[in-house]
Amino acid sequence: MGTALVYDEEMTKYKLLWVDPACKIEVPERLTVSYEALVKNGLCQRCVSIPAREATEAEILLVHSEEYLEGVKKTPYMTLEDLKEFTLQYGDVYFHPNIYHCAKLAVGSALQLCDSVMTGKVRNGMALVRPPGHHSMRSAASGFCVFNNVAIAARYAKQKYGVKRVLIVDWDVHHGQGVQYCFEDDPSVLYFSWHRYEHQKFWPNLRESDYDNVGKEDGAGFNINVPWNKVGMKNSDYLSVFFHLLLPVAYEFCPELVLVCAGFDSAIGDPEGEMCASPDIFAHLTHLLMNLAGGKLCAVLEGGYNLTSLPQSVCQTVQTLLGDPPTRLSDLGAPCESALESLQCVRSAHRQYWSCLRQAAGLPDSHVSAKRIRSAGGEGERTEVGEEEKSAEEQAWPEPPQRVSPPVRCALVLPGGEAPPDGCEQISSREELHPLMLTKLREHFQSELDNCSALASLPSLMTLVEKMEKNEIRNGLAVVHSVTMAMMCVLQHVGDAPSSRTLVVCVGGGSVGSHAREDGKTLTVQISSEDTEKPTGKFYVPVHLKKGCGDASGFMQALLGLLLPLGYQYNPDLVLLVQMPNAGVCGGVWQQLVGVLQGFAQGHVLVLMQEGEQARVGPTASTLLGDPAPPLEHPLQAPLPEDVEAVETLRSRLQSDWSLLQNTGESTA
Ligand SMILES: CC(O)(O)CCCCCNCCCN
Ligand SMILES: [Zn+2]
Repeated sequence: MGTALVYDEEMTKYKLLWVDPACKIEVPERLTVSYEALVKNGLCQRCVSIPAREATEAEILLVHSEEYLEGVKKTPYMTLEDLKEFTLQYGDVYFHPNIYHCAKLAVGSALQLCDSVMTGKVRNGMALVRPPGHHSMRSAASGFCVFNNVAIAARYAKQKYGVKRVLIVDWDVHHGQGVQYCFEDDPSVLYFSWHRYEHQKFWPNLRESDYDNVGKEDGAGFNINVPWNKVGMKNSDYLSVFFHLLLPVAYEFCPELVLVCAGFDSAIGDPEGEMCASPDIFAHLTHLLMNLAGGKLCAVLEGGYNLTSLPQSVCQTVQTLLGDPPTRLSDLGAPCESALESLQCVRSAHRQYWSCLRQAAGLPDSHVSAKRIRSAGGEGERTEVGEEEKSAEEQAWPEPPQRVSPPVRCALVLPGGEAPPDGCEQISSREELHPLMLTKLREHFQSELDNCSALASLPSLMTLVEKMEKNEIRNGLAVVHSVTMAMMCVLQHVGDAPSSRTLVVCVGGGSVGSHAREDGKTLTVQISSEDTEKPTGKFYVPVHLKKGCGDASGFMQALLGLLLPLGYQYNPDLVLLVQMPNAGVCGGVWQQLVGVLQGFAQGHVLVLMQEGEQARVGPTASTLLGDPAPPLEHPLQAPLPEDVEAVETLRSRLQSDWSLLQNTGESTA
């Protein structure tokens, strides 16, 4: 299934007709440069083009009041003076004779996108619209917004398709107060927003944009505000909030549809956000949301005012929606102190609503008092002087690298005779194993080697690895006689390369062999129900879950809160995912793992399975081919206290080596 793109150049046909410094950044070129970049990068042509349409009045009234709509309806016939007069009643927004038409097209575009995804015409998509929507309220325009495009789309999806749970992720750098007001008492819509706040000093300067506004009445817990109290937030700050807050809650919420208020003023260079995250971060934010809701994701443009970073960010988002591998993010550092304090405050405020945020019993439930944050705001902050002095517009950043998709997406090595699932290429090679490899294997696997079939698939496996290294193949799956033998082969082969880094994910118990050395060429994370005798080290992380991989919530907690931060910081060239014999991992979680791990190493994921696990080949191959993993069962049970404790203990022990594991501010240390 494809990716929809909704765009209509009619939405470029309104602009500011008078002097207003607050509004001059909202220009028609925002849309044209974004669309042209999609065309230039050959992305527009790969999308399913869906026409925009005007929203009906009934659709607008899903969120807005009659009197507000009646007022806006009059603006096409207003003189310039009347337009100015009409505008004065609202904040940081302007009207134009054609803006009502464009605002109806913006809503209609979001609804067209919704229809295309909900009817299965496409898997996901993006609507390039203006005016934006997330600030507009029931009876008021605000912040360049006239109608609340995404809020209307959420109500529309619930009404027309009976969607029971909608997740709205608002990565725009401003707080979408309009969305918050719309759903704050509604437990069927989970609204998540991060936003520049600076302790209420930043627009729209609302007390209710702070982290303690968790929603009201039945909606308590379903409104999540992450205030950025400093500018200059970077990729690691954004990813930390995804790993330690948004993703665990999103998986527990188990949405049937994901809507993104895709504002790109949170990217570097934007005069509003003054943040330092690179445009390719949106490739990863999108990727990390794509396995929710069975992949049903609608991104609707909100803000973004730097005409260089905006198109780059839009292309990064659409390219990921199309299934291209995200770029590798290099040198992810520690989240900054201010971000950690905000993250900790939000987690504390929401702990009572989400079992995934429950602290392990006994660990200090750290209440960082707001006062302490205000005082702590100063120290421990980023001290790079250079960036601070440059204005947003003077910031420079590298063009995001090309994201090439290898000619073959998925290749398989299967035991003799089996036909590969559709879309996969099969690899079988007759070559002999390299004698040095044989010697190495004899050292470790004397007994197994007597069984001649033990070696059968290894030459093909080596061919698969070589093709991956040459980027002829993106990912692969091998069903072998012995996964530990195959693992040793692969690591022996890739280990010869001078600076290779392989993330080894072992699902299930059993010895992972001596390869897990401490030289940094491999980082092994083993998730199982067994207590492994091998001690935890910087490059060997045994995650002991009481019910092992059979418990979805424990597993997801380890995946999101441990494995993802470790993997992103390690930044491997290859991911080796090994299903150990009798791992007992439940299907849904396995597919989530296969899906999420493709965000690393430009998608070079190699899955090893033992003969006899053939049942898993089909679903694994479909996820490797880019099909979204099916949603986990809802509701996700609460993780076992022992598992919470286990993950928490590992996290706090490893966070000095791997700073992306941090999720609390120092000020409570
Ligand atoms: C969609 C959006 O969230 O990007 C709209 C942002 C409105 C900002 C209003 N204040 C602008 C002050 C100018 N320095
Ligand atoms: Zn914004």
